[in-house]
Amino acid sequence: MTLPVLIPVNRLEQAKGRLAPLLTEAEREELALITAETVAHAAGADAVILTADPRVIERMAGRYRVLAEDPAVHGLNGQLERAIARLQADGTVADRLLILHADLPLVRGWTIATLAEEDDGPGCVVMVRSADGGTNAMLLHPPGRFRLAYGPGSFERHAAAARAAGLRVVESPNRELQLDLDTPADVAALLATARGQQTAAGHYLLAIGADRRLAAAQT
Ligand SMILES: Nc1nc2c(ncn2[C@@H]2O[C@H](COP(=O)(O)OP(=O)(O)OP(=O)(O)O)[C@@H](O)[C@H]2O)c(=O)[nH]1
Ligand SMILES: C=C(OP(=O)(O)O)C(=O)O
Repeated sequence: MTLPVLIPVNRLEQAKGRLAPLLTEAEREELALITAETVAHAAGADAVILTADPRVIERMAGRYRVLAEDPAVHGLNGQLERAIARLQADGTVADRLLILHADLPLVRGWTIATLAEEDDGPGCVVMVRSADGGTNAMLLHPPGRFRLAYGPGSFERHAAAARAAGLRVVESPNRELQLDLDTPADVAALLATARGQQTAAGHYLLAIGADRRLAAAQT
C-alpha cells in the first residue's frame, strides 16, 4: 500500500532560526536544503514537497513532486490543509498520509517503512514527538479528521485533537524520527554518534567546523 509523504519546506531564509548562535545564515540555508534532500530521498516516489521557496522548487522539481504554496493561504497549518485537499482531489491521497518534517537528518526509506508498520488500521494516528514537543512525523489514517496545529508544543495538541475526533493515537518511539535539527543541542546530539556524523547533514556540519564551534561554546 503506498503512503504519500507530505514534506513542508520553509523558505530557506526563514529556516533554522534557532541555530543562529551556531551557524551563519548561509550555513543554515544550506543545512535546511541538505536535510530536506535527505527526507525527500527517504520518501522517494511517495514524496510531495510543499514549499514557497524558489531554490527548493528548482532543486527538487524533476526528481520529486513539488507543490507550490497557495499565496492566498496564511501559515503552515493552512498551507498543509490546502495541499492535502489538492492531493485528495487529484487522487494522490486516499486513506493514508504521512506528514514529515524536512529537518530530520537520520531518516531513511526503511525508517518510513517501519513507522508505517505501526499503523494498526483505519482510525489510527501514528505520531513522533520531537525533543521540544513538536510533531516530527504524523501518519493520518485517514487525514482530515481534525485541524492541524503545528507550532510550539504541537504534539500534545495533535494527540488531544485526534482523540477528540475518536481516533487512536500511537506514539512511536522511532529514534530516527525523534531527532530534528532545531537547536545547537540537536546538532550536538547528531554529531555525538558515528552514525549521525555519517549523514549528509553530519558531513556538512563537520566540514564547516560546527563541532569545534560547539566545543568552544562550552569552554
Ligand atoms: N511549506 C512550509 N513549510 C514550513 C513553514 N514553516 C515551517 N515549515 C516546515 O515545517 C517543519 C517544521 O518547522 P520548524 O522546524 O518548526 O521551523 P523552521 O522552519 O526550521 O524554523 P525555526 O523555527 O526557526 O527552526 C519543517 O519541515 C519546516 O521546513 C512554512 O511556512 N511553509
Ligand atoms: C513547530 C514544530 O516543530 P519543532 O518545534 O519540533 O520544530 C511542530 O512540530 O509543530
